[in-house]
Amino acid sequence: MHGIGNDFVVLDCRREALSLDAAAIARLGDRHIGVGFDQLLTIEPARDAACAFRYGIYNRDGSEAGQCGNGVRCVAAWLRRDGALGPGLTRLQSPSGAVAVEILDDGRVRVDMGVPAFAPAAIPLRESAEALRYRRELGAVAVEFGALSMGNPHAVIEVADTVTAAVAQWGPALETHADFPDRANIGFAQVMSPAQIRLRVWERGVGETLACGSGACAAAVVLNRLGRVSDVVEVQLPGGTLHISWAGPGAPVWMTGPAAFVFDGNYQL
Ligand SMILES: N[C@@H](CCC[C@H](N)C(=O)O)C(=O)O
Repeated sequence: MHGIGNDFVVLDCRREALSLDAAAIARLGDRHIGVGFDQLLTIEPARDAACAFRYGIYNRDGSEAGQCGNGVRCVAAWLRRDGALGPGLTRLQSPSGAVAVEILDDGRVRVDMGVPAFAPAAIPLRESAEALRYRRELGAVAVEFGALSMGNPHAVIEVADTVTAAVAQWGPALETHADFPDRANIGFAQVMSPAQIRLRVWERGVGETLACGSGACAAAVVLNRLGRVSDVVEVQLPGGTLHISWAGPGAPVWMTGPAAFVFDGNYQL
């Protein structure tokens, strides 16, 4: 499946539990010797009684992630195709807590992605106090960024132009910076207008992807707090567009976007 080009292998583990180690996940995710994906998603019975199902998220390098915005839309579409998701909002359990999903009449999926966390310890970012912008030296360059957790760690750098942004240089350098002890996803955001952002994301455990749903939420929130964009924004990523709305601190972030099936198959482990 894919969500605006952020692609997934989705494993239905509702009836049969499956445990794959990091090496097996990385092999399956290899585009040459496996199937290939940005993230592997597993759909499992919920462990939280308030949720209908749980989903697991694994990056192409085998590492586990706490949230995946494009992925949760695909999980919802999968459950709907299977007849397991009714109308209205349904709570699903992600590795970082509950989210709520709803399939709209036009087939897009609306998701309550939860309340963003800004405390450095929650991100986690080694920093003595919370701020709207942080600064780190990456070699000879000083880079300023906003940081938050959307259930997974994000840094967002505002750039003048996403086309010329140093995604492949600053992305891995900040992802693996010692002050992000769990690494981080790095967004490069260009404000087009108060209602429109262009965004490229260097994803933790993957590299640059065509889209990152939690990254779109993170960019909208960081730029909103800086007074650069309004509460409702269109985020244009290389693979397509997401609509994000956020009413401010303490409120959840809502994301709306598509989810697409590519093929069904069996894989011999
Ligand atoms: N593509 C995702 C995010 C996937 C996880 C991320 N790489 C991490 O390690 O936190 C999205 O759409 O949000």
